[in-house]
Amino acid sequence: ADGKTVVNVSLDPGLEQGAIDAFNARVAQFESANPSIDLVPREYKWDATTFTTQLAGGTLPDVFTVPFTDGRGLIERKQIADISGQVAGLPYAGKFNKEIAKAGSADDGKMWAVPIAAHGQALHYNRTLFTQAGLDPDKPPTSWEEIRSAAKQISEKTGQAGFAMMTSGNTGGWIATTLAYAFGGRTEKLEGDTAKSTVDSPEMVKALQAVKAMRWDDNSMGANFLYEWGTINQDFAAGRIGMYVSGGGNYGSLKAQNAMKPEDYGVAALPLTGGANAGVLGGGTLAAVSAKAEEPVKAAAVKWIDFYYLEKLTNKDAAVADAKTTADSGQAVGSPELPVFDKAAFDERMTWIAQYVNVPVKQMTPYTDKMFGQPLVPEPTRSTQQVYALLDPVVQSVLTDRGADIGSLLNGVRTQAQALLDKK
Ligand SMILES: OC[C@H]1O[C@H](O[C@H]2O[C@H](CO)[C@@H](O)[C@H](O)[C@H]2O)[C@H](O)[C@@H](O)[C@@H]1O
Repeated sequence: ADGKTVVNVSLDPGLEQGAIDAFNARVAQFESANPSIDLVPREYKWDATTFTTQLAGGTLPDVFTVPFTDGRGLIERKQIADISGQVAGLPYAGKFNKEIAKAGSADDGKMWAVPIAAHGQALHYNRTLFTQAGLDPDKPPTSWEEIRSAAKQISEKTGQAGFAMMTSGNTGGWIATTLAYAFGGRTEKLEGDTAKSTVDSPEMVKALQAVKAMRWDDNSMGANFLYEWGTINQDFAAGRIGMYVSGGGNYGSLKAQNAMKPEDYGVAALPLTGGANAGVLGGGTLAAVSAKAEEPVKAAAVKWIDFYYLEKLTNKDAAVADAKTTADSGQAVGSPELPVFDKAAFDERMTWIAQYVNVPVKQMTPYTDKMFGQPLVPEPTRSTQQVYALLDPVVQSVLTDRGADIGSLLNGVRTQAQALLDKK
């Protein structure tokens, strides 16, 4: 268009008008600072069930996001553009948290996909349902026994699901893995170059037994057993779910996509049990550029990644511009994400944007008071999403079949998971 470099950029689907306005305002600010670039927003959200087809069909936007789990594979197979040259020129290129940087880097350390967000898993809860059930919303559960009893009380007193769980599009595996970590287990054991699947660990069994007890002994998990990330957010924001597990920074999406009422919202640290090995599963998001992108598009795409996702984390003027635009559109500023750089940069940014923070900060303290003290453990590294996919039907069986034999289901998954791990 008019000799401009056209770049398709990702816009989350199903946004509230305020969130669309905030995005469009940032696009206009970018285009005014970069008159030779024309940004074209395209609705896109990474989804395990559609991503592979979009990638193979070449239908992804020029700039798109993927979870940390997908970065290394996409780089190894050269299915995303090598933007490492442009990324190396960014002022903060060498400052990423080393562990987080690995998710988007090739074996030689060159960064092809840029970490833009990180999270630890957390327990989201509906304060209004807690109150209606006679529970104290300022004292959310701190153990799995308390989650179970709160879930039972919520479902008995309010008729809503006390505790709900994602089960489809790999999210069942993601959350099952989160619970296994919280119970002290892991789903893979790395030994040098080889990996052993431990999806059937005693801790995974215990975690799924806890879920089974809520479902079948207490009937406290509602009636929808086919949730994924977007639909569980939707039902939670609509007041149909008392508690669920997902990334700690979710409030921003809940507000932008599901018009979450701030007064309903609470988030707490995920209870850990099972001793020293228990951990909080951590993950995050990478921004990548289509392998089809020509050099000028690649250069413009990295400028957008810098402007929209990252500059605001390290540069005061950019942080303020982003926070002001977002807050002016009625969208969330200050959701508890984890740093992609270091804690000092994170804390400094919070001071820059303090006047724009509009999330219910006090209601988040059961999580924020603990989020830097909990042991954060990265997601499994080998065939991660494929193993999650294998676990989905196990979680679904636990929730739909009273007689589901957790041990034997997991044993079957271990054999298939091991075959995947052996391929690498
Ligand atoms: O589909 C399961 C996958 O989802 C994760 O990402 C999603 O949750 C994040 C935390 O709430 C959120 O920030 C992101 O936008 C969502 O797409 C996760 O990172 C994946 O590894 C996981 O398998």
